[in-house]
Amino acid sequence: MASSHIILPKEEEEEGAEAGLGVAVEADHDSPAQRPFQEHAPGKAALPFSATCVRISRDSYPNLRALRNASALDLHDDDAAFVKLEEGDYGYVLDDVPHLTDYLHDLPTFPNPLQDHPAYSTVKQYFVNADDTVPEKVVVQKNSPRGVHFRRAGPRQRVYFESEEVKACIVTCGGLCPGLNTVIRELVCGLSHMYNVNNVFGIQNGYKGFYSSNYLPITPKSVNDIHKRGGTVLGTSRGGHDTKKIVDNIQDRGINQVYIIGGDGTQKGAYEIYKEIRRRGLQVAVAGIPKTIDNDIAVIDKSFGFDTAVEEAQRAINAAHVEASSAENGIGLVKLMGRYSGFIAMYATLASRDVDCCLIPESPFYLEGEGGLFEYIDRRLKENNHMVIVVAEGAGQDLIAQSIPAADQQDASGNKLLLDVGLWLTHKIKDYCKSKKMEMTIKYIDPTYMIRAIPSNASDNVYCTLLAHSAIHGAMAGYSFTVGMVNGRHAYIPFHRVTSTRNKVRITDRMWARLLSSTNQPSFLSKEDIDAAREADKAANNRKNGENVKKQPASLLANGTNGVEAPPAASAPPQQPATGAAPPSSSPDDDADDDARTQDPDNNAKNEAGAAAGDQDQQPNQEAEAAEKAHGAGGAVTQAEEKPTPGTGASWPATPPGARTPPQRDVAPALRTGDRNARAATETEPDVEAAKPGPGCTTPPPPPAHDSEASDDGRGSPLHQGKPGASVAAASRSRLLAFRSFSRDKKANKSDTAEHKEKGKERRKRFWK
Ligand SMILES: Nc1ncnc2c1ncn2[C@@H]1O[C@H](COP(=O)(O)OP(=O)(O)OP(=O)(O)O)[C@@H](O)[C@H]1O
Ligand SMILES: O=P(O)(O)OC[C@H]1O[C@](O)(CO)[C@@H](O)[C@@H]1O
Repeated sequence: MASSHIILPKEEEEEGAEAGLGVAVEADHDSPAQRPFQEHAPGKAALPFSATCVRISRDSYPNLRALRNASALDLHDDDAAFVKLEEGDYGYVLDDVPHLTDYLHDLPTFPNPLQDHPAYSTVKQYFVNADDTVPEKVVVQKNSPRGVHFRRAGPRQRVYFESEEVKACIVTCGGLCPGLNTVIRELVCGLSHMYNVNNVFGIQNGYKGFYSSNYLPITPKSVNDIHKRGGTVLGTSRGGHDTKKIVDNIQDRGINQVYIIGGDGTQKGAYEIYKEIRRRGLQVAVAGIPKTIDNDIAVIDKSFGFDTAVEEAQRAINAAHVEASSAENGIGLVKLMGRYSGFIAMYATLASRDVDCCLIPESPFYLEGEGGLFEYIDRRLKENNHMVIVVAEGAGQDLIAQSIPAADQQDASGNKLLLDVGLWLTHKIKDYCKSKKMEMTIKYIDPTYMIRAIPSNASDNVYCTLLAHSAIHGAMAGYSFTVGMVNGRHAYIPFHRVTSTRNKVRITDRMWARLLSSTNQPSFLSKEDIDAAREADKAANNRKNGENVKKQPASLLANGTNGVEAPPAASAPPQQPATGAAPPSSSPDDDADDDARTQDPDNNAKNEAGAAAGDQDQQPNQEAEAAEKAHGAGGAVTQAEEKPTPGTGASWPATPPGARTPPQRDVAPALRTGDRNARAATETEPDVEAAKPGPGCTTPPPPPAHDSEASDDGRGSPLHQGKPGASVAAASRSRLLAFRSFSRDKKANKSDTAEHKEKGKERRKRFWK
């Protein structure tokens, strides 16, 4: 059943109300429990879907009108299906992608605290609730001791603060990031132009500016041009967060809206301020606008400035490529930002196509031996005469620490200071080539601060504007929150949600698999990883099988399909690339034990935001989330994983004899290049039909184990040699699968203990409440 729809109104319905309007959003994402058209047109038959319905006036969309007319007049059934146009009681419906709720029927919804706010009337779900409003919101309090006038906020109350009573301030903290000035500008202009608020102050140089500097009055005029400049006109700093002093100053100066722009540290600080404000019962709204060039803030799809950073990184990569390709055995090495998360490096690599190897903190690597970086460099130089390496600043820190003993140093905020991986790697590569008597040239480029200091690009400018406006509307309505785009929708998120975890590249997800297949670099998994994975896999499968036998209803066991036993992992063959999508679980509780992410409120938060689950492919977070949801490790699964786990609510119908069998995907490119990642990526494209296992879903014989061919230094199998050939690809795949199920098993082991389960339950209860 489809659910994103465009409704073309019937002739008679179009006149009047719709006249002059291009597109009127009738209702946004919703759950099955809240069907907009049922509400709006009681008595009429309900639309047969949970819908995003957009009413479109005739004149604005002539092409759709043409479709509709064509359909109404003379389309045959087949053609009508092709254009996906249906006529219904409420007009013409253009069907497109299925909605998340078509798979997950039990998605809960939450009351919408701002449902009558004109800017947000289309959004149905929020993270924040009444607790996150400024206190006394519903109390009539005239002539209060502080001289502030409050009105009762009834159910239709849209704005909490009166324009003239608002005294807002803005602060920027942490490192620089493209877009800071745009957010400042849009906060000032938005407050003034949308709400006629003209009492706005800038706090200078971060948190400490609350108590150590004058507050600067800012006006739309004074910030008019600042978005064209990099950095922050207010100044920023690390350290200096003193909650008590900050709130004392907020209180003394009569500030009642605080806009705080900064990364995860800053948002933690904002949460402390918010808690103190609540403790003191102040009528002050605190709005966080998350900022980090590293894109490592949890829950949100993407942080502002990230796109700009990826784009600017291209210039450095390009330069590295030009230098490398103009020399004999030339190597270009580019260091990009990313303290704990390699998003910039990963996306810059994927965008560039000139990069041969990308190293990020989430994927440990090693230098020597089979499958190591040096071996890969040798090979690439032989093949191509030059290569480009991109390294995120947080990559390989453990390796550097082994060779350069350095005392742990921290910045003023307590963040660990990193050792320069770029410089270290440059020397290591030089030494290696020297020892091999190999002529080479290496050029190391560190564009990190150049990237951070530029103004935001067009798309980030728009994003900054939306974030700023979102923050203004929420604060004016009296809420305290962090703003952010979640699953493509602007959301208000409680502070603790974005600060309790950090967003990281998932190396078992499709995006990393895509990168590996794009660069063709080794995965740097060691033999120990694989051995451990095998052992864990064996244990996991034995345990699972035992449990399954206990839990399987007799009917399932009897039919021999869903109840099929999985062989232990050591001999477990990688399954044919039959699936890319797991069956949806019926309840969050059920999911949780299988998937650590669903146990984590931060990750659940995305679902809570209510999601158009469709095509979020480009979003770093979305990708990981979707893949993780679709299947723990992105789709290529072992038989053990493919079997529905009893008790999870996931039940796949057994395919009747003669029914469609899963299509065999084209794995030829992978086999040709010996690149397991190409296969993994190909196989992970979801195919709901193919996801249903049945009699047609058979298991090929297992590929031979390659451990015996492991090298002396323990660096694993022939996979590391990267030789083309089917056996290499098969072994690669086997290894990847083993590693994935190893990761999953680690999660499973975690969730095995009664205590952990209990904790999970508690957390879920709190979360769903
Ligand atoms: N746990 C915390 N509680 C209160 N304040 C904090 C906390 N962590 C950091 N801060 C404050 O937040 C500010 C910014 O923190 P930090 O330097 O870590 O940058 P950030 O916000 O994480 O941004 P970036 O992504 O650039 O590192 C500092 O003034 C710091 O004192
Ligand atoms: O040198 P600074 O200003 O402390 O900032 C460096 C850090 O800031 C960031 O740009 C953002 O956190 C990191 O990538 C980097 O490690």
